[in-house]
Amino acid sequence: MPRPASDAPALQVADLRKSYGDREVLRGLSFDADRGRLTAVLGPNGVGKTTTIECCEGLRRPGGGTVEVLGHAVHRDGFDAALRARVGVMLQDGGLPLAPRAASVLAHVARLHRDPLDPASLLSRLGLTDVARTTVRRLSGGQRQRLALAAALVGRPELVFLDEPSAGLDVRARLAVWDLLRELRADGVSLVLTTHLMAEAEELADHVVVIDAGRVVAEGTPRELVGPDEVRVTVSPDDLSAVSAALDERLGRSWQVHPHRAWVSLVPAGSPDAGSLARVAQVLAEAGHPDAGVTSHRRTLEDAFLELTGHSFEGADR
Ligand SMILES: Nc1ncnc2c1ncn2[C@@H]1O[C@H](COP(=O)(O)OP(=O)(O)OP(=O)(O)O)[C@@H](O)[C@H]1O
Repeated sequence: MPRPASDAPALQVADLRKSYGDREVLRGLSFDADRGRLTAVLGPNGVGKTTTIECCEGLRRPGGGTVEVLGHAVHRDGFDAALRARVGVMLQDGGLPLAPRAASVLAHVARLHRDPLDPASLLSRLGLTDVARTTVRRLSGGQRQRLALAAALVGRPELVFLDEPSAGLDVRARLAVWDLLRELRADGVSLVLTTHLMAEAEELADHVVVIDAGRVVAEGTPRELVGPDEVRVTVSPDDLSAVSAALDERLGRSWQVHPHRAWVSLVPAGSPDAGSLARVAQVLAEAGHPDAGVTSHRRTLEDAFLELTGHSFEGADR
C-alpha cells in the first residue's frame, strides 16, 4: 500500500537517468533522503551532481526514473505552487536578478511566502548587512552565494536543496553557513546538498550518498563510509607485493591487509593502538623489511572514495 505523502521520506530518487546527446550522465541513480536529516550527495566535478539535484527540483526533465519530493511525484504531478512553497532551492550559479539591491531581492522573495523569516535578520546572520543596499551585480561571488542561500531559506522551507552551498566562500563565511545549516537541521528541516568537499560532508551530513559514473557507489553515515582507522606501511611500488604478502602471512587472520599504490593499509580487530604499530614493525623486521615506514592513519572520506572508485575527488572533469 502506498504511504501517505506526510510519511514519505523528504526525497526519493529511483532509477534516475539523464543523457545529454549521446552522453549518458545518470545511469540509474537511486537514493532516499530522510526527513529532518542532512543528506550530502558527494562526487567529483562533472559527475552529475547538479543534474541530479536539478532533476529533483523539477528544473530538468530526466530521461527515466522517478523523483518524489515530500511524497509528490515531481515529473508526473509537476512542481506546483503548493509544493514550491514548502521547498527551498539554492542554485549553483545563484540564479539571482542582477539589477536590484540585495535587500530588495530578499524582501521580494519573502513576500512570496505566507510566514517568512525576517529578511534583515537573515542578512545579518549571513554577514550581508553591510551590502544590503548593494546591487546583486556588484556583490562578490561569495556574497551572492550567501544571498542565494538566504533566498532559499527565507520562506521557512521543510526541505532545502543546496547545490554546492559553500563553493567560493572564505573560511569564516563557510563556517557561518555550516552553523546555519546545523541549526536548520536541529529545527527539523530536511536538507539535501551537493558537494565535492569531503570536509563539508564529514562535518555536516547524517547520510552521505557517493555518486560516480552515473550511479550511487556507496552510501551511509560518514563514519560508516570512512571505516576504522588503520596502520599504514609505506613501501616502494617495487616492494609492494612482497611486503603485503609477508604482512598477510605473519599478522594472522584478525588483521585485514590491503595493498595500495605505494602503501599497505592494515586494519587490526578493534582500533589501532601503540601495540598495533609495534607488532607491525616487528613483523616487518622479521620479514626483512626493517626500513618500511609504519604510521597510524586516521581515515577520511577521501580514502573511502579512492578505494570505491579508484580516482581522487579533486580529479578533473570527465
Ligand atoms: N545542459 C547540458 N548540456 C550538455 N551537457 C551538460 C549539460 N549540463 C551538464 N552537462 C554535462 O553533464 C556532466 C554533468 O554535469 P553536472 O553539472 O551535473 O556535474 P556536477 O557533478 O554538478 O559538476 P560540478 O561539481 O563541476 O558542479 C558534465 O560533463 C557536464 O558538462
